[in-house]
Formats: sequence, structure tokens, C-alpha cells
Amino acid sequence: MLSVDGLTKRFSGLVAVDDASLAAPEGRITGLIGPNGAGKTTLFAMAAGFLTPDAGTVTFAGEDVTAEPPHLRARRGMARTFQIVQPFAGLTVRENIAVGAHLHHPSRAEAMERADAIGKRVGLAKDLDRAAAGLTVAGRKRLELARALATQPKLLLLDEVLAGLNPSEIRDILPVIRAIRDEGVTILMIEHIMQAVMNLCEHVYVLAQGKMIAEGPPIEVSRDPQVVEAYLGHGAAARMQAAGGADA
Ligand SMILES: Nc1ncnc2c1ncn2[C@@H]1O[C@H](COP(=O)(O)OP(=O)(O)OP(=O)(O)O)[C@@H](O)[C@H]1O
Repeated sequence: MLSVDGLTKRFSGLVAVDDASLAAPEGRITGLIGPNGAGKTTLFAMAAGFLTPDAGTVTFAGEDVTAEPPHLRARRGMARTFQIVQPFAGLTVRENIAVGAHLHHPSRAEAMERADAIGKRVGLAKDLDRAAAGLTVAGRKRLELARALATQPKLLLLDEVLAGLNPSEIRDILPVIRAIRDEGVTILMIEHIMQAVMNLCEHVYVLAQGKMIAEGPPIEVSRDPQVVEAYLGHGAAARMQAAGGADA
């Protein structure tokens, strides 16, 4: 569904992403992990068209979209969530979701109807008439998912949707993400919570200092000495091993 090949992005002297390639196959949940500052968000921004790469290509559904702006990629069926969730504060939850639905449903009534259906899908049925600003962190994460889903994506780029949630909130949202995949949406997710990566992803890529250093099933990647090395000092290697031993 998505492949990025040889992507490079420099910010003045710093090479944030260095000749990185990955593929997110149709109907799968693919993970992108790596220590803080590895370049994950920069890679996502290039995939979605918010940043122009210095080198490399982005291919979506068989078409080279490297030079296309984000709104045209959205029309093709690419949606992303953002690390910092910023709902339109003056609007209700339903209206917030409807903003995404307007991409394919120009009529307000249709967009609102669609927003209702998607709100229910992500577990926000009871909150649809509430002010979005009053949602809890977990509610905002669901809203972020709903707003992206409202654009009827073929590919969903999730940037740390689980960050800031407690373990029981994470447990509750994992089936929502799986259900989205089961309905045919391809997912590429940046995630720091290793338990979730182990649970959700069939395949993960590991970025460290801008370079793709490993890829494979999460359990294998977590045992890769290069990956453990990249995470040393971040405490994540131990967490990955622990998560690998847990019940999926
Ligand atoms: N607009 C920018 N201008 C200059 N440097 C930037 C810019 N955006 C990112 N960087 C730098 O590029 C590197 C990669 O950042 P990026 O946010 O992509 O990493 P990340 O893997 O997403 O990190 P995190 O897990 O902390 O979100 C970092 O060193 C960061 O400081």
C-alpha cells in the first residue's frame, strides 16, 4: 500500500532521516519504532507530504506521490494522526469528526451522519454531543482516530496514539485499532509502548539516528543485538524483552 525508498531529510547540518526504506503492505499493521530523535516523525511527515524529502521516493497504492501535497494524498486515501492532539475546541465531538468526513461528504447532514457512525466505531457514542475540549486524554486519542477515519482512509499513519494512556486505557483501545485493520484499513504506526507493538504489529522497522537498522517480526527484532544497542540507556531493550514474553 505504502512504500518509501531511500528517503533522506536534512535539517541544516543534521541528517534526520538517512536513506531509509520501508513498506506497509495492504491489510497489515506495520510498526515503526526507535529511540527518541531517531527520525520517525520526520519519516512520517515525508510519507504524508508535510515535508519534502531531499532524496528518495514515496509510493502509495502503486503511484509515485513524492511531489504531491498532503491534501492530494488525503484524497487518495492517506490519513495521519498527530502526536499532539488538537481538537477544534469550540466544536462538539461529532462536529470534530465531521470535519474529516467533509473530504468525501460535502453536505453537512451527510458528514454529521458519517461522524455518528465513526464515533460509535471508536467508542465515543456517548460523547458525541460533548464539547471536544472536555474529553479526557483517552477520549482525545479516540477522537484523533475518528477524525482520521472520517476521511475514509486506505492507509492510516498513527503517530503514538497510545502515548499518555494508562494500561487499562491501552487495553481498551487495542481492539479498536485491530478492528480498523480488520475492516481493510492498512496501518503504519509509530509507537513507543512495546507491549502494544508486540500485540498489534506483524512486522516492525527500527530507525536509529535516521537509519533503518532492523526489520522483522517484533519478537525477532527485539532480540536483535543492534536494536538492543540502539536502545541502551533508554531502558527500552528490557521493556521489549518483557513485552515479548507477555501473552499476546
Ligand atoms: N523542523 C526541524 N528542524 C530541525 N531539526 C529537526 C526538525 N524536525 C526534527 N528535527 C530533528 O531531527 C531529528 C529527528 O526528529 P524526529 O522528531 O523525526 O524523531 P522521532 O524519532 O520522531 O523522535 P520522538 O520519538 O522523540 O518523537 C531530531 O534530532 C530532531 O531534533
